[in-house]
Amino acid sequence: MTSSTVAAVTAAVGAVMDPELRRPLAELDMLRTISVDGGIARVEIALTIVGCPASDRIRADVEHAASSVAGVSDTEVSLTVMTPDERHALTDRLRGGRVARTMPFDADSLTRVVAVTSGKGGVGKSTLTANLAVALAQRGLSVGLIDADVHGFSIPALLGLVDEHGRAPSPTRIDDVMLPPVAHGVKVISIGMFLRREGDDGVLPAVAWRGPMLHRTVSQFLTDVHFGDLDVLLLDMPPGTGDVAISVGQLLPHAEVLVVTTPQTSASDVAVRSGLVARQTGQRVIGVVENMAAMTLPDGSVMEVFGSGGGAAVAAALSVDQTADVPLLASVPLSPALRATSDAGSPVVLAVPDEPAARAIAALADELAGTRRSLAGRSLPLRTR
Ligand SMILES: Nc1ncnc2c1ncn2[C@@H]1O[C@H](COP(=O)(O)OP(=O)(O)OP(=O)(O)O)[C@@H](O)[C@H]1O
Repeated sequence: MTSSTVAAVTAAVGAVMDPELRRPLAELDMLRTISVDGGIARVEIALTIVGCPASDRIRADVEHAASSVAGVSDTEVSLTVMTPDERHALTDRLRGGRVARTMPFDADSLTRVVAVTSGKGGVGKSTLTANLAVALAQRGLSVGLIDADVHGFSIPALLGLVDEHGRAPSPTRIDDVMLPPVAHGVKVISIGMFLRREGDDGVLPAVAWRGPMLHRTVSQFLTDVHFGDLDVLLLDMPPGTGDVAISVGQLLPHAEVLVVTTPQTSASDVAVRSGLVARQTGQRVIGVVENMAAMTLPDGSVMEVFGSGGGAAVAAALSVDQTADVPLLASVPLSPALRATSDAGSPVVLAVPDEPAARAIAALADELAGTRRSLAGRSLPLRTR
């Protein structure tokens, strides 16, 4: 067979994307010997680790790519594993020259970091964060989501990342690099991916950690998880102003903050406090989202289960003594569809995009995607001659 057929197979196979690393196999140095003999392509691929969970998918994609080359009638794929040195070179390349265990999301990073916080629990912060992440990914942005609500994690289930037993997938590890599972185009990491039940029907162990462990967990999510080049990193914060809020404030002082509240004043008072604490660490409150707002019933009447005005009140309180007002960015109505799709792990912005709650979240995503973060405090890539 001509060398041009081998070259064509090499190009086709090299362009296959690694489903976890989301880069072409050639770029990841995973191609080994490739030959074509009597119309049969023989392709050897070096996987990153033994038992790589993506191996079946890689094999199938490589087979398909090689078989689509003119002159190839059949493909035989053999899978080997990288040597420790090869793997080391790969993880170095993934870090893009960054020293191991350093945080890529510093003040000079091009990734916009947005922490979604609330004063009270149960106001719908995680539900909104999950849907906002998916809506931003739908808009073509590269999106990461850290479930920083370590004690009350819920993001894997909200994004449909759990199996019928409620198990979330474990992130693949390549040496000290963790690859985040991807749901609906969003790269996700959560403590729920590291906990294991005893048996299929067992209960997940509770996370009962104090501050230092919580700090270490959030810090590891930020340093050891390979998110790649992100446009936006969202953090689903635990409610209130506790240990994780303080840790995130220390680790990401340049982060922007979205404050979620309900229209109820008891929720809005405490939401103001969470915004003020974030601001004390240097973070900037970019807006308020009111959730569980008035819903319109089929007969046209409007039901305000949680009253009204909480979102505007929080925005007004957080605007006091500021050079620019903190806006009320969205008001998401109470929505049985949002509740049901969340329980089903199928984000409402995808499942029922015409639902008023989905439209409100989509508008919020448009607003965020269309605005840029403040350059204040960032060193700009300018040089004097
Ligand atoms: N707009 C809405 N309409 C109807 N139900 C909603 C809405 N927003 C959230 N919910 C439901 O409210 C409940 C609480 O939501 P969620 O878990 O997102 O709150 P949370 O603020 O993240 O809570 P916590 O921080 O305590 O984990 C969930 O059952 C969710 O499905």
